[in-house]
Amino acid sequence: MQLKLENVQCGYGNKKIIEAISFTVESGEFLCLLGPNGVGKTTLFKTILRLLKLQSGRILIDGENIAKWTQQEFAKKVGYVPQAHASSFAFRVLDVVAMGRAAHLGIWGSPSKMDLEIAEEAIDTLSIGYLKNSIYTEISGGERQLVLIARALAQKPEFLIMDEPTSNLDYGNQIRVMDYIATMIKKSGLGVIMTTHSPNHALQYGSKVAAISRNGQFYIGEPRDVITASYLKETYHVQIEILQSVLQDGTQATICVPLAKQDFWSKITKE
Ligand SMILES: Nc1ncnc2c1ncn2[C@@H]1O[C@H](COP(=O)(O)OP(=O)(O)OP(=O)(O)O)[C@@H](O)[C@H]1O
Repeated sequence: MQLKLENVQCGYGNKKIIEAISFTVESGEFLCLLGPNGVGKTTLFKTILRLLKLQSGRILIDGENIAKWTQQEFAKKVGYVPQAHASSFAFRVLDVVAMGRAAHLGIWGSPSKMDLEIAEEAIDTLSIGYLKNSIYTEISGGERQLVLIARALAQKPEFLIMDEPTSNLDYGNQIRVMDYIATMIKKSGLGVIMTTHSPNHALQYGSKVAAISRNGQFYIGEPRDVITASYLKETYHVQIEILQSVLQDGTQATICVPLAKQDFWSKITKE
């Protein structure tokens, strides 16, 4: 599958947030989208998902303009993991995950035994079986994030759009989720666009990186070409060093390390 954005402009009413973005993502690619807070990443996602009206431009899936697609047609192809949110609906976790099957049911259809099995499989994949019968409103923010990822996996989409899926996860779960997504991309040709505030995630897992800067400029390319010390300094106003390292298994890794003031605490103690 190919998702193509052509000169997409989006925003709220007449308020323009993103101007004239164009890029293409194919099955089997992992596009990481970086950008400072408030630059418009979620707005772009909501526009691709048709929750917001496109101000101008076109969005195509396999060459077809999706403007006229039904929500069900779209949901069969594209899954969405929103930023973890507190829902006011006290559903059981298994039911929330089974909602991912909605696009595959008829209008009045309720989940079949097979749909529930697929939901349970997604729950097991993320090792959250212990939450199956918990109430969604009574679990932690990180647990909710894992449930939303399981819901998107149960949807079995060809393409996945993920809005900061690891932001509430503990260190181990961040790595497990990123590894799992990367494996799905390699094994089943899933295509993924993910926003992240971690340049290291983008460097380590992204096959492409797109970055929106504060002045609205848009860059896309190989992770190491886009995530440079100057981009990070310009965007986040902090000093960051980019290191090349050879890992224990012999693979090359590029990592970002913030230049924290090493003597920060000693200075404070002395003052
Ligand atoms: N419903 C809305 N109506 C008007 N403006 C909005 C609305 N929602 C968000 N905005 C504005 O749109 C801009 C982009 O917001 P958006 O949530 O897309 O940013 P983001 O890049 O995803 O940020 P973050 O990294 O903090 O999640 C912000 O200036 C925000 O104030």
